[in-house]
Amino acid sequence: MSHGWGYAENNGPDKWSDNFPIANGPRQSPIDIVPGDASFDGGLKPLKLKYDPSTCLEILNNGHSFQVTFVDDTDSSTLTDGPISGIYRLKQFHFHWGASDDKGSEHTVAGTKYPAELHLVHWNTKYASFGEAASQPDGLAVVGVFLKIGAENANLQKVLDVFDIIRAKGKQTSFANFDPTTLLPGSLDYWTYDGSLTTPPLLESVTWIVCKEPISVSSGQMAKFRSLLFSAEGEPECCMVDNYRPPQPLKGRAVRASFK
Ligand SMILES: COc1ccc(C)cc1NC(=O)Nc1ccc2c(c1)[B-](O)(O)OC2
Ligand SMILES: [Zn+2]
Repeated sequence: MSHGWGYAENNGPDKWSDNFPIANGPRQSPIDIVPGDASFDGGLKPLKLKYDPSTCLEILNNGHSFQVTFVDDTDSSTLTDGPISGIYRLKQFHFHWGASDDKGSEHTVAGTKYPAELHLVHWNTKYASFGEAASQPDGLAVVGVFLKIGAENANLQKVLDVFDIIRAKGKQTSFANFDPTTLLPGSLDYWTYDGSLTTPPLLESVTWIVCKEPISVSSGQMAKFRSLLFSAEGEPECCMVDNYRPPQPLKGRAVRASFK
């Protein structure tokens, strides 16, 4: 019985290519973003994010991260403009983080790791569903936001406050009326490049949109992230930490900047 993928020595990122050969593909994520190598593209539009808090549905621990899921059967919560064309619907957001404040983000900036990274996942409505979109080269658009140690983030705290209910893998609870806009930085300047999911099945279907400006998180709040478990109830407890994939080869891809 092959064990599921994870982030441990025996099932972590270095082993994923055993079951997901695309792990060595031409457009894998995350990457190290080198600002000096990114080319300013004046044709890139500002991001247009329109989120309706009433589409927020639930929060769950899926054993790899926790995710907040949204109702995506209408265009109530969407991403348009930016580097994409058409309408992409918000499906979920989740985070990646480290065992300590010196690591945790998936993308890095000139080698700098942030303690965590937020991913807001959207799918192209030219396809019938998230699942179909996820297998298409222009199927997904993910907005990445870095978290930097600083002041306590009151908006983020609303998410952390339900962690005791979803501590173990498989636990979920309703989570209503949350506005993900409150987790965005003041500036929506971004870098963009063609990439992939950063977790199996590592599908090469993501237009990555990584915000230059981080949002704040306190050290105490980061400790709360680390109180979650990879393990299910009744299993030996395994803290959910270091659930990030390291940067992957750029393989000739261009990284564009929406700002000078
Ligand atoms: C078992 O998981 C699946 C099964 C079937 C399908 C179609 C998709 C998935 N997974 C998936 O979407 N992950 C996923 C989706 C979006 C993002 C990431 C992971 B990330 O890179 O971490 O940030 C953006
Ligand atoms: Zn992610």
